[in-house]
Amino acid sequence: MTERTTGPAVPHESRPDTVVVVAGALYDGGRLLAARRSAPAELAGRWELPGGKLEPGESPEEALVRELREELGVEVEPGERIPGEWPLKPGYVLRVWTARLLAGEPRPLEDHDELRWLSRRELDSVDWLDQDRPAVAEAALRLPADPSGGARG
Ligand SMILES: Nc1nc2c([nH]c(=O)n2[C@H]2C[C@H](O)[C@@H](COP(=O)(O)OP(=O)(O)OP(=O)(O)O)O2)c(=O)[nH]1
Repeated sequence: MTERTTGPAVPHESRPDTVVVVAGALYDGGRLLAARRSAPAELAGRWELPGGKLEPGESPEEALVRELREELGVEVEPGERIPGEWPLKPGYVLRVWTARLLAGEPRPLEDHDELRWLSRRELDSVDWLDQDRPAVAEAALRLPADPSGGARG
């Protein structure tokens, strides 16, 4: 991990040294994939949208495909960016893309110890990281209608 210096409080979009964390809103029918972090200690047990840090030279979509392959063992196709950008901690922002599962069944291979597919009415059943809640709310707005009729209310 690199030690980062903090500068004056300017909007994060304009900070060239901001670390971008790219996460996926992965949908399966009317459900969204949630992942429970296993590390670091201060985040362990809390739920997030899976993803990770953008590496130099990578596009966000490339980073998302790489991260979900490493963390979940799946191949995904990135879709649209969910508008918005959410601060995670000083110098880090979260950006979210929708994603479609192309191959594989997600497994918690790295960084997570449990995965859950949540229908709209189950979204509040896990303890999301506070900083993820607005992103999850946006992702929920894009949940496809559940073909099984499971999403009531
Ligand atoms: N992936 C992800 N990280 C998040 C979310 N919310 C949140 O606060 N974080 C934090 C956790 C980490 O401090 C940082 C992302 O790091 P990471 O550990 O997932 O990324 P990475 O795979 O590239 O990291 P590394 O293990 O290679 O260092 O952002 C989220 O929704 N998704």
